[in-house]
Order: sequence, then C-alpha cells, then structure tokens
Amino acid sequence: MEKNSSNMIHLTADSPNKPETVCIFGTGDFGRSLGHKMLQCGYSIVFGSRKAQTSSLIPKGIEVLSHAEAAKKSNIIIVAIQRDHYNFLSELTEVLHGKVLVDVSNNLKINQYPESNAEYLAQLVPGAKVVKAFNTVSAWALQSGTLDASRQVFVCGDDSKAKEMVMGIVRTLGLTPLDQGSLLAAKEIENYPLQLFPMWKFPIYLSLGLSAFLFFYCLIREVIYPYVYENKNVSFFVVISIPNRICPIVALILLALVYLPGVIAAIIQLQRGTKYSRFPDWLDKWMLCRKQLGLVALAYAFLHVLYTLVIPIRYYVRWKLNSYIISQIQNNRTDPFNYSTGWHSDSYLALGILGFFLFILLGITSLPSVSNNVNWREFRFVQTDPSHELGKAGRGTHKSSKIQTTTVATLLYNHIVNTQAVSHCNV
Ligand SMILES: NC(=O)C1=CN([C@@H]2O[C@H](COP(=O)(O)OP(=O)(O)OC[C@H]3O[C@@H](n4cnc5c(N)ncnc54)[C@H](OP(=O)(O)O)[C@@H]3O)[C@@H](O)[C@H]2O)C=CC1
Ligand SMILES: [Cu+2]
Repeated sequence: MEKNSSNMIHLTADSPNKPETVCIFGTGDFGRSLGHKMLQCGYSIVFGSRKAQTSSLIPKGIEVLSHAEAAKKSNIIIVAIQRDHYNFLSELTEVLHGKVLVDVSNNLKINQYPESNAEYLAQLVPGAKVVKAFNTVSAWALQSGTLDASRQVFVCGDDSKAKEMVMGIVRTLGLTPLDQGSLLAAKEIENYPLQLFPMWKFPIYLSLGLSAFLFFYCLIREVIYPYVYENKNVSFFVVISIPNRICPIVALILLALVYLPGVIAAIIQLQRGTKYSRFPDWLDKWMLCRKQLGLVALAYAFLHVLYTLVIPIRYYVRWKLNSYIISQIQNNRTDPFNYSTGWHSDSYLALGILGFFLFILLGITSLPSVSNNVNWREFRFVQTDPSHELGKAGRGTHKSSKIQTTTVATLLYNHIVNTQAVSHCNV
C-alpha cells in the first residue's frame, strides 16, 4: 500500500540522501511550531521572514532568510501568516511560479470573507499551486506533542500532485490527511475549527426542550394534582419517578426523529421523480444530525435503564410493597397469581432488554473508531452508515435499509406500550 512509501521522508530527486527542504513563511507561533516538528521528522527547513535575523525562539538548525531567497530553496512553501498580510505575496509571483503554496490560515469568524483564504491566496499568486492544510492543528499541540484532539488534517487543492506532496508531509508528521477535494472545499475546512459541536446543537436543544416540557407535564399530573385534590404529598417523585418517565419518552421521540427525515426525503424524491435534486435546507440539516439524535436517544435510554434498576431499593417502593402484604394479612386474604400479568411483565421487560441491547449495538458501531474497524459489509449488517449518507445528503441518495433501527424502534415501542399494563415506572 501507499502507506509505506509515504511514511518515509520524501527525498529530492537530484540529491537522494538529502531530505527535502521545506520553506515556511512567517516566524510566528505556528510557523515555528510546525518548523520545529518538521525538523524533528527529518525535513530540512528554511524560514522566510521580514527580518532575516535569528531570534532565540527559532529552532536551532533553521535558516532565516528573506521571503524571496527562502522561496528559491524549496518547492513547497508553507504560508504561516495571517490572511490580512498576504498582499506582499503578489510581489513574489515570479519566484513562487509553479511552486506549492500551503495555506494554513484560519479566520476569527465563520464566513468572515466572501472567498476562502486559500482561494484568495490562489488569486494573489496565479502561477502557484495552492493547497489548504494544517489549519485544524494547533501550534500548541504541535509543540507539546499532545495531539489529543484530532490527528486528522483536512487537505484540499486543485493540483493533485501538489496535494499528494502535502499529504506526504502530513503523514510523515504522524497525522492523518483527509483529502477533501478541490480548493472549493477550503471554505468549509476554514469554518471547521470555528464550529463547536455543530451537529450536536439541534439534538441537544431538542432533547432538553422535550425533557423540560414533559417534566412540567408530569409534575402537574403526578405531584401537583394529587396534592391539590387528595392532599397527598408525593413531591419526591421529581427525583426518580418523573425522570424515569421522561427518559423513555424522549428516547423514543428522538429515535423516531432519526427515522422521519428518511421517510420525508423518500416522499420528496417520489414527488419530484428524481433523486438528483437538492433537498430543502431544513431537511438537509436534519439528515446530517441523525447520528447525533440517535446517540442522544441512546443516552436517554441508558438513563431509563439505570433509573429502573434502582426501583427495588427505593424506600417508597419497599414501603408500598410491605403495606400491600400487611393489608393482605390483616384482611386474611391472598391475591391469586395472575398468569397474564406474569406474561405481560416478563415480556415487556424482555422487549426492553433486547431493544436496549440492539440500540447499544447501533450506537457503538456509529462511533468512528469502531466503524473504522469493520468492513462495509459488516457495517451494513448492523446499520446503514450515517456518514455515508452524510456525504451524499445534499444529492439525494438515501438507502433507508435500517432494518436494525426498525427493530430497535419496534421493540422499544412495544416495551413502552406494554408499560401501560404493568409499569415499572408507575412506582
Ligand atoms: N497559532 C495556531 O495555533 C494556528 C495558526 N494557524 C494559522 O497560521 C497563521 C499564523 O498564525 P500564528 O503563527 O499564530 O500568527 P503569529 O501572529 O504568531 O505570526 C504571524 C507571522 O506572520 C508574519 N507577518 C506578520 N505580519 C506580516 C506582514 N505584514 N507581512 C508579512 N509577514 C507578516 C510574521 O512573521 P515574520 O516576523 O517572520 O515576518 C508573524 O510572525 C495564521 O494564518 C493562523 O490562522 C493555523 C492553525 C493553528
Ligand atoms: Cu421502560
């Protein structure tokens, strides 16, 4: 595989034993950190700077030259300068002709400029092959060697050879390059570090909203109403009983919402008679956060399981059971065993257990670290890949063969419906 060749340092064609020289413009935080890391990985580095003196901050063994001189020494130039200061590069058009220019810049706001920084750079230096990379790696992480957040480096560019060269460097640094296609993808890549859990926002707000609504509903029905009309104080219900009622309902609603957009999308496609037109924006966004919706639903189901497991040790439950037994004794009466209740109770618990088990299976396989370890057939066996749909969401190919999701939903639905008959939540 290509992995072997790319893990080695790239040697220049003319001098096979000398490592490739890479030029970095800008001796700021990021330029220095990247230079230091690349030096460690065996590259020969030269800095291009406005001031050609060496400061103590510059890693030993790296030359600092003027921009033009430094650029002449290498075919790859990493531009570690803020976008606002790019204009001087247009004067270097001649020197930079045919060279690979790597744009690492980030913005302060999403969509700060009309065009991406990388495209702007390509306009400034028309003869250069611009590649976008490294913007998702922080200077601090490079320096401390603690790349704990993500080893993924998004790379995009119009020239495939230039892109391949940059991806080689990324791999040599021990990072994982992800080819995102042409320079048109640069805008998305630049917006990426500015986003804070973009796909999680909607699922989390929705689940919190639903929980709050259901909480007040249950509070009125089960605590305030008995208090007002029967003068019964069961306010402690807010601690376990009511949450345990909310959790399964929210979980099931969210699970249904994972499903619903696929159905709506199918209806839209049938109506339009084509699957090659874009879905409305709201549907697109909804589709893209299905995986997160599913995982939040799983979290709620998990809470429900925990709340349910503690039922036998609750004081209120034990007291209720005891007083029931005592009242039988006092009345000298034995309630007969009810077979249908026996069946009901066991079967809804079994449905809950199986549904929860499959739900966990779905959740686990949707984690990237797990799905990377199974092949696509194995994956399809468990679920349809949400990220597979992620890439195509806008273009409208949706294979909704979510047999497993259907099973989970059906099992859990039956579990909840049966709960009405013999409830573990009624205590
Ligand atoms: N810091 C980080 O963690 C990350 C930074 N980046 C990106 O890397 C780039 C550099 O960031 P960072 O190193 O933090 O920024 P700094 O402000 O630390 O450094 C920027 C460097 O740009 C050069 N520069 C400044 N003004 C001019 C100018 N008018 N003309 C020419 N060169 C100039 C200077 O180098 P000199 O004095 O040598 O000329 C300066 O050291 C930015 O685009 C940033 O978005 C991307 C990912 C992470
Ligand atoms: Cu339940």
